[in-house]
Amino acid sequence: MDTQHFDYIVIGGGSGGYAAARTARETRERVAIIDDAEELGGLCILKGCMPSKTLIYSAEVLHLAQKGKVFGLDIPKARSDMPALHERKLEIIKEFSDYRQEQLRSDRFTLFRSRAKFIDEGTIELSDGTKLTADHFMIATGSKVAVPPVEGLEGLPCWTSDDVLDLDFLPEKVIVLGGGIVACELAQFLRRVGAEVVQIQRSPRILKETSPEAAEVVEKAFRDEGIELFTDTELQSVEQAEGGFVVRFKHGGEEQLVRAPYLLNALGRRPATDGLGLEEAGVELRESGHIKCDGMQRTSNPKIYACGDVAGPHEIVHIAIMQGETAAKHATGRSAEAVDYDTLLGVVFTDPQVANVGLSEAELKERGIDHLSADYPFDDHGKSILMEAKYGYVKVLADTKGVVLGAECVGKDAGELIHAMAVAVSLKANVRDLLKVHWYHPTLSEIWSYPIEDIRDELK
Ligand SMILES: Cc1cc2nc3c(=O)[nH]c(=O)nc-3n(C[C@H](O)[C@H](O)[C@H](O)COP(=O)(O)OP(=O)(O)OC[C@H]3O[C@@H](n4cnc5c(N)ncnc54)[C@H](O)[C@@H]3O)c2cc1C
Ligand SMILES: NC(=O)c1ccc[n+]([C@@H]2O[C@H](COP(=O)([O-])OP(=O)(O)OC[C@H]3O[C@@H](n4cnc5c(N)ncnc54)[C@H](O)[C@@H]3O)[C@@H](O)[C@H]2O)c1
Repeated sequence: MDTQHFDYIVIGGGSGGYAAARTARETRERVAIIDDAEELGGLCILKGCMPSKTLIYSAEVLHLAQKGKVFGLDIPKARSDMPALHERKLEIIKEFSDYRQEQLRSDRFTLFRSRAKFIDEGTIELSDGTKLTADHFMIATGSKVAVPPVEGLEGLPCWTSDDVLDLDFLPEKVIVLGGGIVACELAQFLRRVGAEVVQIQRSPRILKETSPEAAEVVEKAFRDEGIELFTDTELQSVEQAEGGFVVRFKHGGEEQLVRAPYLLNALGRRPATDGLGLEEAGVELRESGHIKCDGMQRTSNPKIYACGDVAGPHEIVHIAIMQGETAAKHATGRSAEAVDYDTLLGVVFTDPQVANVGLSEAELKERGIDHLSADYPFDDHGKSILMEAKYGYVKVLADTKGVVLGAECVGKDAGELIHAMAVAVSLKANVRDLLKVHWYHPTLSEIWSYPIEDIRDELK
């Protein structure tokens, strides 16, 4: 069989891989994409960001409707209609995935529907034995659900996020293992559509990547909504039993046992590197299992790059895209900038949402950076009071000259609100400049002006 040569080959047509392919195609003619998925489109569109946020938004509307009385409304029987919710999700996702598939199948690229593996430092072999070579390669194979070493978990027919995002019925009770972003977003979704939810988290706080103050607000909201949340636990075993699943864990020095017909494993994801022939390709891994990359996303083999979940260090879709663009520009000889993680933006779509940008207070302390900080609660802010959105706060962190280094927002629509501070952090704005902004009244956004003023007042 002949070997085919390309300018650029991408393995994985998800968000990162497509961004790399499209960027390489701007200046190169022969660009190939290899993807073995039954359905093309990648995690974000098919089983990640878009389906989860579609369902979470419906659950938020339902939650508000159920609180109708608080707003002076008489909405007698607001409840979920799971088949309809599922149908709406399918329709919305189909639109996004049809568009992405059209892009991948366009004659701008050569698309191979196959599994890919490296057989040496510059050759890929497809499942049918076809061999492909290229000037440069991109590995963008994403991540897979992890099965950590919990007794009984391996091979257990429990749910993953894929199953929850495809539910067309209302489960009566679900045990959610984990307290990361997936666990929290989906636990609240399940609770809001009407399921009984028990959530079990190992660390003392859920969302351990965020500040303890932020996690505390979300924990309170979860308990207020009726999620039975256990933190600081030690999972001992999981098993299938009559009528569902049994989970045993230690909590507060005592053995606990919970039972439910459904169990969700949300204990994390791992980079999808299995069977890629990375050793043959001379591509090294970090201890975390992610592919080791430099700032240009180049691996230990200079012809091969990696981006997205398989590369880390953050499994966030816009990071996958930025990394893919940087890598493809670098490979095709254009100027490229390394992704700046000091201005990182992250959003957790619980309600209240948790949003962070730039350096956190813990990171500033760790780096020994002198800083000023000020915060303001939503329960003392006009617009949030009238919206009954009183959980949470905003917090701004600035250096001693007033340059904004980071911000945190926990509250309704925090994922939208944080973008004002994302601009400030990325453009290195000073709080004095930010006070020249027209902060409209009454909006949620104007809440930022209070901590900004406080920091300005502290400046010498
Ligand atoms: C439930 C959930 C919700 C999420 N919500 C958000 C959110 O709200 N916001 C956010 O920013 N991020 C979110 N994420 C994370 C986000 O979806 C990922 O970070 C992002 O989609 C990763 O993109 P990627 O290009 O790295 O990988 P993917 O999109 O997973 O693409 C990898 C592709 O590689 C293919 N592939 C793998 N191995 C091979 C091989 N050997 N040969 C050929 N093809 C192969 C796969 O078929 C797949 O199409 C969420 C994740 C989950 C699980
Ligand atoms: N809104 C968003 O941007 C969004 C939404 C969903 C997912 N994501 C991304 O997807 C990635 C995966 O998210 P995730 O929530 O699946 O993973 P995660 O790694 O964030 O969370 C896994 C959780 O499982 C717990 N855990 C792991 N092993 C355990 C054990 N043996 N016993 C008890 N607890 C254990 C961890 O303590 C952690 O709380 C994240 O990195 C995130 O960035 C992003």
